[in-house]
Amino acid sequence: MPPSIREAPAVQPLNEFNQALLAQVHPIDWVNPEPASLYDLVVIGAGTAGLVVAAGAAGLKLGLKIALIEKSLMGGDCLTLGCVPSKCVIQSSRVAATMRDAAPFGIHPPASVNIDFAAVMQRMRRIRAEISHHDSAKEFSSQGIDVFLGKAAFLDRQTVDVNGSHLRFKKAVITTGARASHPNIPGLSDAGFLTNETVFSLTDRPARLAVIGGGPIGCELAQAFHRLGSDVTLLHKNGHLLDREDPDAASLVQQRFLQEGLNLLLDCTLERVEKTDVGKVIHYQQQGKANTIVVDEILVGAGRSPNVEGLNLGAVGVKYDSQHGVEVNDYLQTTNPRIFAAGDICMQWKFTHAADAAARLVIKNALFAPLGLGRSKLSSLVMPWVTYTDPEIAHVGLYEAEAQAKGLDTETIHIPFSDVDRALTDGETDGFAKILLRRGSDQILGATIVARHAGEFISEVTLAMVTKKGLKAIAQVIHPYPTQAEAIKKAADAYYRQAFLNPTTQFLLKLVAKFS
Ligand SMILES: Cc1cc2nc3c(=O)[nH]c(=O)nc-3n(C[C@H](O)[C@H](O)[C@H](O)COP(=O)(O)OP(=O)(O)OC[C@H]3O[C@@H](n4cnc5c(N)ncnc54)[C@H](O)[C@@H]3O)c2cc1C
Ligand SMILES: NC(=O)c1ccc[n+]([C@@H]2O[C@H](COP(=O)([O-])OP(=O)(O)OC[C@H]3O[C@@H](n4cnc5c(N)ncnc54)[C@H](O)[C@@H]3O)[C@@H](O)[C@H]2O)c1
Repeated sequence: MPPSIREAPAVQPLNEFNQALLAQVHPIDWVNPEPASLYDLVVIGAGTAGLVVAAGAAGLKLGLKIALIEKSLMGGDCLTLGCVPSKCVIQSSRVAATMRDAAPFGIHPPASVNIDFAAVMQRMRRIRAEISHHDSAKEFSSQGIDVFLGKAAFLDRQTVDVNGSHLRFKKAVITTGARASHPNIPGLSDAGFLTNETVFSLTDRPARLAVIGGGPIGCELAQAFHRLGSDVTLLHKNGHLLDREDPDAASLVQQRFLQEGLNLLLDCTLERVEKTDVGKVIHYQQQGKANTIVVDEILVGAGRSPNVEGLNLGAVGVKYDSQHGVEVNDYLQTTNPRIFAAGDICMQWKFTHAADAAARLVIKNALFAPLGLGRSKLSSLVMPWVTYTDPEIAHVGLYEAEAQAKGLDTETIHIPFSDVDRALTDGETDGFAKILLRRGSDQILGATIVARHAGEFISEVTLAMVTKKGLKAIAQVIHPYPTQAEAIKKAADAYYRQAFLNPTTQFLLKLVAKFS
């Protein structure tokens, strides 16, 4: 197939690392296979969800015929435009911040920390290229999967078209993901703006950067760019950042942003943008007052739009809308029972691990549930997530407000990191572990951890929830001293003391001790 009829790869500059990446995930000399006469499964979109469906089904070695179609870069957002590049840039920014904030540790940093932005981005491109072999076209092909590079669309209820090749299927899976929503702000398109699709192609640091949107993308990247030396203004339409998170957690991160000198414009409405000789001028309203800021670049992180266009979903009876994506039931089945969906195209949980977990359900529900027997539900998953600001916010299960709205009687155990020895030795006391329990029991309903590496220890709580163990079980687990994960153990100990040490048990213990 001539490369010209594939979607243009989004990565720039075309240096050695990006060429190495493309050679893996969009090889220019790739020749699509001759389609099989009938596929058990045709998977549209080779991001996390699509890769996991295809590899999982092929890995069973049952001789299933599987086709995987990708219009752009295999690996999807996570590898090239999302998790991997953002976490690389965030890590460089943490190093810069650690150097700048070294004085309290007795280490005196130089008068100015010299940040080589181009080298930061080059490191990211190198690591991204190093990781890319996991998602490569050759690798998936070697697993017996027919890999097609090209844009897919349904032709009819049995057939998918990829640039003229017709793939007949028994079952199909839509895993086409989502892209950055473009806010409808007059002048923004003409002035030009970055999204996650273009920001990782920068080679020069924007001196003045406006970030639109105070969700995970906006917050992670605003802090990172600020630490890397951009003068960042974060514009958010609501009253505080990360407004879907636990309010105490979000407020702690917001305080840190203010301490670090990020310019936060909250409760603000963007009116228009114009490009002038001095930069891009953003006109906004805040508390009824009109104001402007002038910046060199604008980064938009204002939510996601599902990739539903051009798939011809109407022709195959798959309901969708352009805001929420493909409609699925709890078994990830679309309104056409032979077509399933997974990942950002259909789910509220827009995370790589959520796409992965949903893909595993699709394999089971689409291929191994005759007459619908033995299917698994998306709603049965316990889904954690982490926002990689510094400190990080890690969460699993219910928030306090959600539990209240469900009418549950709850109590919260709160351990500040100022009580955790390792957080003190590390100088990382800004944070807490909050565990939400059903009142009168040790059943964990949810947890939020705010800490520099909160994401590294939320899984202990998730494990307890998945295996239906309560805080009592965690109280029995010996946690090495000193670790920050001891915060969880301290929460368990606090529960134990509160639940078991009452005047009666104390009296009985005293008695037992007397005769021991
Ligand atoms: C900046 C950023 C940072 C992120 N950080 C994290 C993080 O730290 N942790 C985390 O868990 N999540 C993170 N995410 C979210 C994560 O990237 C997504 O949830 C995940 O990639 C979703 O996977 P998916 O397979 O559903 O979709 P995608 O990764 O979007 O893959 C869909 C694929 O389908 C292809 N496609 C679309 N239409 C067609 C078509 N018609 N024919 C053929 N192919 C098609 C696309 O080209 C794409 O490759 C981040 C996202 C962004 C933007
Ligand atoms: N660490 C992670 O797991 C991670 C990191 C990044 C992204 N993601 C995923 O990607 C998805 C998208 O992230 P996101 O941050 O773009 O979306 P989001 O919807 O979570 O947050 C965007 C925020 O921008 C605000 N906003 C929208 N339009 C605005 C405007 N015109 N002016 C000012 N503010 C505006 C919204 O009110 C919202 O709070 C998330 O759902 C998340 O699941 C995950």
